[in-house]
Amino acid sequence: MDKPVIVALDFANEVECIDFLDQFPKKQSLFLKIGLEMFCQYGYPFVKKLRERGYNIFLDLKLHDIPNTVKRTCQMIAKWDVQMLTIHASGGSKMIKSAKEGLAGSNTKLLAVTQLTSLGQVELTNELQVTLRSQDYVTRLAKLAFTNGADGVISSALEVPMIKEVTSESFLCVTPGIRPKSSKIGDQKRVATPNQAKKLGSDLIVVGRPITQAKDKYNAYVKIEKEWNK
Ligand SMILES: O=C(O)c1cc(=O)[nH]c(=O)n1[C@@H]1O[C@H](COP(=O)(O)O)[C@@H](O)[C@H]1O
Repeated sequence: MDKPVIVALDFANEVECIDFLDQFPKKQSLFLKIGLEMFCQYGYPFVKKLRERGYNIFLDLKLHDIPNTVKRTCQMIAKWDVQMLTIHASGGSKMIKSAKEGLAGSNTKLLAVTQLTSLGQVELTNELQVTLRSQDYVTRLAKLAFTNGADGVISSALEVPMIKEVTSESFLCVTPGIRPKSSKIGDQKRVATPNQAKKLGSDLIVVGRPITQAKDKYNAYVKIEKEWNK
């Protein structure tokens, strides 16, 4: 079976977003990522609306707070019937465990963001003063997420083989920073094409602007989906 391409719904408002979704055939099953931009404007009613339309939802809130706050927030989100939720792995072992506890009883997969794909080695070393090599930092955070109960991580596709090696083959690697050959890289740093992501073993890819800012958005989606599943 074909693996879905998760589309990042990073739109200025709901009208633009619904207009985008209406460009797809009615029966098209879609896996959609609701991020901070849309969630801050429309909150849970928007999530509910898209679930009722039958879409799978990846709720990308990148939670990063003290364990108690994260647990209580996850307890709320557990009732929303979303497929995936993000936290930051750098919140630490207790926060990761608390998030998982908060989601208990739901089918929501917990994914921990390792190093944002918009950060390269230069930012890691000079700004965050992390002395590790980027790939070691990513695998370290992935291990932390794995040992504390997360279902998977968010990383660049470039790190997937190393992450699977230190965790498990079944530990989910969801990879944004996807750029087909002709696309603009924008603010991303650690990027891969859909085909590279496939070869590197990504479980799911997340694509935003190469689809949402394309002239023919549906066609851009179809092309990426074909390359990803080829
Ligand atoms: O958690 C994420 O989804 C995420 C993590 C990360 O490290 N990098 C990253 O780009 N993302 C998200 O993935 C999407 C990528 O969008 P494009 O760069 O437009 O394809 C955005 O919605 C980001 O918020």
